[in-house]
Amino acid sequence: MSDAGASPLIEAVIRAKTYRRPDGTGMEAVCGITLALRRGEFVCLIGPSGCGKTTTLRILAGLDRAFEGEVKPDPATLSIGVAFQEPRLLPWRTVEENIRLVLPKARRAMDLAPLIARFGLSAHAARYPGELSLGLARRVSLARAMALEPDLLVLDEPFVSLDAQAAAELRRYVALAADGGTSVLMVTHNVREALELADRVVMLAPRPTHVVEEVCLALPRAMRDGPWIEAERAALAARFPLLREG
Ligand SMILES: Nc1ncnc2c1ncn2[C@@H]1O[C@H](COP(=O)(O)OP(=O)(O)OP(=O)(O)O)[C@@H](O)[C@H]1O
Repeated sequence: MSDAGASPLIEAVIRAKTYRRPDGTGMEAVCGITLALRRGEFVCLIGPSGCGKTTTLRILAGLDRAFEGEVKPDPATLSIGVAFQEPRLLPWRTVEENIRLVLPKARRAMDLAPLIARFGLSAHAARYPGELSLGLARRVSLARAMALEPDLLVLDEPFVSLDAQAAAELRRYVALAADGGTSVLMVTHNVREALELADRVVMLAPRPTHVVEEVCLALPRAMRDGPWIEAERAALAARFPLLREG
């Protein structure tokens, strides 16, 4: 659960982020985001397609430093696990080897069986990425990020392109990671999945993006059912017409 009142794990002020187009002109992606994550908090960034969600996430994770503003503390001083849409597994390494490779040297020889079992991967540990479905590969990518015992887990559209069953399964594992106390920052354009998982959703405007509103979801994750999610979604859609298709 979130640790209200405590100092944030990480906070970012992004005054501006401008990409350079091939013709040399600037394209402003972000024009004013202030975002703080508390320890143990699950925050979802929701916004329309192309608004600047991934850009914001990459800045918070310390993967992009070319912006106006600051992130405190420096992301390099935190342990941050990242799982991208594309699982980015080494095809010539087994599932277990892919997970082991990200560990710092001192922990490289640790027994990974408990982690692999926790993420339902025991039967797949010796398989190669090419033998896995996209849902399983994303789960390996999530387990790999969690192997770092991160302060912050960063997820970019983890459920996109999965069928409903695979997406629901992966959502359970993301909830499992969050229930263990890891802070999570997840980007999505899917309002329902944000409402199923997050303690707080941050609504973003179309590009160049800024924060439109933050919505706290007090009901514990385990108590959220279909009707509750649908009622919250309808209420949000009424206030944010751009999200209606989500
Ligand atoms: N490296 C880059 N160079 C130039 N433009 C970029 C770059 N990365 C992103 N953009 C542009 O910046 C804008 C914001 O991109 P970003 O990926 O952050 O949006 P998003 O909200 O995550 O998009 P989506 O909903 O499609 O995942 C988009 O118009 C995108 O085309």
